[in-house]
Amino acid sequence: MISEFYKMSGGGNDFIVIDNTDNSIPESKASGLAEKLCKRQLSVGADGLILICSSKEDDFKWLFYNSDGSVAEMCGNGARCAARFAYINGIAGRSMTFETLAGKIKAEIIDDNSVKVLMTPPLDANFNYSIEIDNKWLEVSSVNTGVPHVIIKSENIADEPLIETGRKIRFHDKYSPAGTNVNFYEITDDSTVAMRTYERGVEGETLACGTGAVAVAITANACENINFPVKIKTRSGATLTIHKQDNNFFLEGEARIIYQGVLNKEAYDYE
Ligand SMILES: N[C@H](CCC[C@H](N)C(=O)O)C(=O)O
Repeated sequence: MISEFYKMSGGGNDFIVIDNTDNSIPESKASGLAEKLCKRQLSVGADGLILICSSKEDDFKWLFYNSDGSVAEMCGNGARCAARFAYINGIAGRSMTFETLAGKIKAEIIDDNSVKVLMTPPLDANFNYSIEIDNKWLEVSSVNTGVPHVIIKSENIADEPLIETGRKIRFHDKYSPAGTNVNFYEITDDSTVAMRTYERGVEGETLACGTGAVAVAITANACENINFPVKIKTRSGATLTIHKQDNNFFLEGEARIIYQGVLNKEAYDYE
């Protein structure tokens, strides 16, 4: 069914990227394929699968799947990787637009180390409210930056029980049925924060989250006067930069090609 793929990393969030402009992977098979290929140890392993498909209106359309096979409307780190993939494979020029379920995304190849993405307008921002977790009240904020995010300020993100608390918020009634991603952030200085993310659809911690970084930057600016451009230190130690121009938010950062590979049938044909 398929053979060649790229393994890419956007700040530690890793993806399998496949040129599907020939439609060799039917959309009906994509979710199951994502689940199989993203399994670490049993297959290639990744946080998500990105299929680059042809588009009548834009340079391309993408289909994005989390590692559990669920579809996500948008992925900031994945968008940078998709843009770099499209550019080096002649599918798009240095400036491009592509279709996602969250809307049209503009991306620009800055240089070999950096891609800049114009994010979709943030929606449903709600700052400093409380939710009940295990009979205790927790102060949170939330905003949709292409996908839903809850954001929590922490004095020390390393000490946060991210998986335990993240999972409870991800499945909290307030955010059902779609659920949400959960981010903890810690202020480093007046324009730098460090963050950790529990990601919906990965159902665990990822080493970076692009839409989460934008959600954290918007919240830290609104609630803590953190200045744009906001520098975000990811769990992997990479830096993502969030720019604000008028009411537009841009996510800038690396989109690394780890390796190119050829899939053996056993990469997805296993129990
Ligand atoms: N797991 C997310 C989608 C990917 C977001 C993240 N990887 C990013 O870089 O924005 C969700 O289902 O909402």
